[in-house]
Amino acid sequence: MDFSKLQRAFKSGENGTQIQTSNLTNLPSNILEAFIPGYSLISKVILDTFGFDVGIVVSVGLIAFALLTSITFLWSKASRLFQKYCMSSVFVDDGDDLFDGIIQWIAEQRMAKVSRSVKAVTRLGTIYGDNKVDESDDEEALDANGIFNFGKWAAKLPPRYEPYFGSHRFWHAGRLYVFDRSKRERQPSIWSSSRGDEELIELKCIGRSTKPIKALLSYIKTWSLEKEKAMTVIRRPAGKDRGRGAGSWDRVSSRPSRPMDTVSLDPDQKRKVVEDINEYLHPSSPRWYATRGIPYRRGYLFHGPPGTGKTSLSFALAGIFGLDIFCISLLEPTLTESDLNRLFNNLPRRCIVLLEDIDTAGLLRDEKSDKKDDAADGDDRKRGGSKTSGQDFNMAELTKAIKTANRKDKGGDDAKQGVSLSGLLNAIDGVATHEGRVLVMTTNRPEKLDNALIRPGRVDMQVEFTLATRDQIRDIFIRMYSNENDKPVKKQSRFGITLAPTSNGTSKPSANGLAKTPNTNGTTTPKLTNGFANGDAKKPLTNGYTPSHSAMDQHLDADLLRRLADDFAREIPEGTFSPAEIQGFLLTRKKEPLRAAEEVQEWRDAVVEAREKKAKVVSVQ
Ligand SMILES: Nc1ncnc2c1ncn2[C@@H]1O[C@H](COP(=O)(O)OP(=O)(O)OP(=O)(O)O)[C@@H](O)[C@H]1O
Repeated sequence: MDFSKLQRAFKSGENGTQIQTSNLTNLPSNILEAFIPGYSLISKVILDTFGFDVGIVVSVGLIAFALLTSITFLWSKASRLFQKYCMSSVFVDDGDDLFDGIIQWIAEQRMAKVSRSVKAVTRLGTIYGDNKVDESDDEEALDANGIFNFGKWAAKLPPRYEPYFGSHRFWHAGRLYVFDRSKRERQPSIWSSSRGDEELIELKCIGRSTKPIKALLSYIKTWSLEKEKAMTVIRRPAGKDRGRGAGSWDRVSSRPSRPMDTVSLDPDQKRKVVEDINEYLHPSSPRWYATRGIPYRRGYLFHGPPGTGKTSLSFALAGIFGLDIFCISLLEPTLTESDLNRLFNNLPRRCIVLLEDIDTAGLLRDEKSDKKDDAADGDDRKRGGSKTSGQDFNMAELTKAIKTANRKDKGGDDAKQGVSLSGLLNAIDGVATHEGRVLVMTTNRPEKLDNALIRPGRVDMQVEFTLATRDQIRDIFIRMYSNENDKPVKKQSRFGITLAPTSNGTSKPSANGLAKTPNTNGTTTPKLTNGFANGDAKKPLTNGYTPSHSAMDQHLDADLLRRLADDFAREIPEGTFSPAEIQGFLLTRKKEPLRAAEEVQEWRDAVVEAREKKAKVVSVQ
């Protein structure tokens, strides 16, 4: 802009010669010259050629622009004041569980559907996501030879459309809301110095109370829970580079809840665990524990050989009680004791914390735990037992040496990474530790665990998992080939537990789907009866099938399937194979029960022979 010209224009305006002659739509040409260099010349040429004074148009344009700018300014000022004094808002940041729920809910609202500016999100990370594909599309994803093509299948996944950054208005229950999505720089906190962007949602409504927004949020929460009713959400510690800092949890995935009847275990054992957890989670239990001065915590140790169902049972329990699973790996090299404490403190009111393979966690031995162990060893010696063998001690020393070397590699002695036994014990039952969680620790070698870790109060119930029994083998076979499993999961049967009949002979479902009987502590315990698939498969059946077959997809009626399962189970010695091994064998004959029954002897012998030779490869798969 030519300021000297503008100055001249104003000067001429000041001495009253030109301004007096202009009206509002005809600004002095030297003012316009200041804004548009060469204006006088151009306007003169247009005037001479067409006889049209372009000054009027330009002046009107400039005035309109000025008006628009001031209206916009006033509008934004007024709306800011209106928002400040007449609107309420609630903020939700992307670290919160509600964030995803709100985005998903908003994406299904009309506003997101009709909006002309939306964000498309493709969720290929989860096969159970909210992007449902029509089942008929499954067939289309196969090529002429019946080979599945993931690219073809994935192309059918519709993206989810959600509102992008900015303000969006929507109506809900007769009220107008504003959804505001923005990004801001994350401020470094005491937990984390890393910066980065975080997303923020602001929900606003007219009025000086946040009540309607809170009601909307609880509506959205119920909506999300309802949607995920049959899903188990899995969480892991958030990476430190995520910006939210150590001690926060990330939602890794959600998967359909594992029905309890898909875990083959001694029915009594299974029932005891379910009853115990149900008793513990009962709403009146916290008060019961508090009045007796007992910390409101419950721990379980699932031990047994690999592939016997420890993790599976943990997931099935999460499914029954509608709890999220929080998995912590103590082998994570960057995990420190203070991270672990924060993770335990950041747990929700009810959840399952899963510490897998606790024996291989390679807990650091620190002075404190060494002293504790020495004392415990002393106690054991006094009692005539020997808790730690020389070999274990050497292993621990070795682990310590390796961890120390690792720490040195990562930047010095004071890196303080790794978790010691005392650090773990502090996290499990420290003063500040969160109450209400169900802690499940799994191990293949319970004898390696420190007594301090599994003492009552830390581990309240131990569940032993064994290599497959005959009932389990039969059960796994039936489950693999039963057509029942292909039907959609029924609400109650997903628990694998049938309700106990009430006095009038009917099954009365309670709020949590379990029938209750009063118990000693004044709370109520569910009375459970098992409804496992093998419940009636115990009577010996005679072989009545014709083993000649070639076709895939052999569908057998229930009676024949049971007889076949019985014969199959007879071929496998009890306590020799893990359920995972049997499942693995059956999976390679997933639609051919007759072939499985025919080939089981050959497979069994091959596995036994390979074991004798300590070979890892089995000739028959
Ligand atoms: N008791 C069981 N009932 C049904 N399925 C089982 C059982 N045990 C193992 N499986 C199957 O074997 C696989 C491995 O099971 P899982 O991970 O639960 O074993 P685990 O005992 O936790 O093993 P690890 O000690 O190696 O972690 C799963 O696919 C599961 O379905």
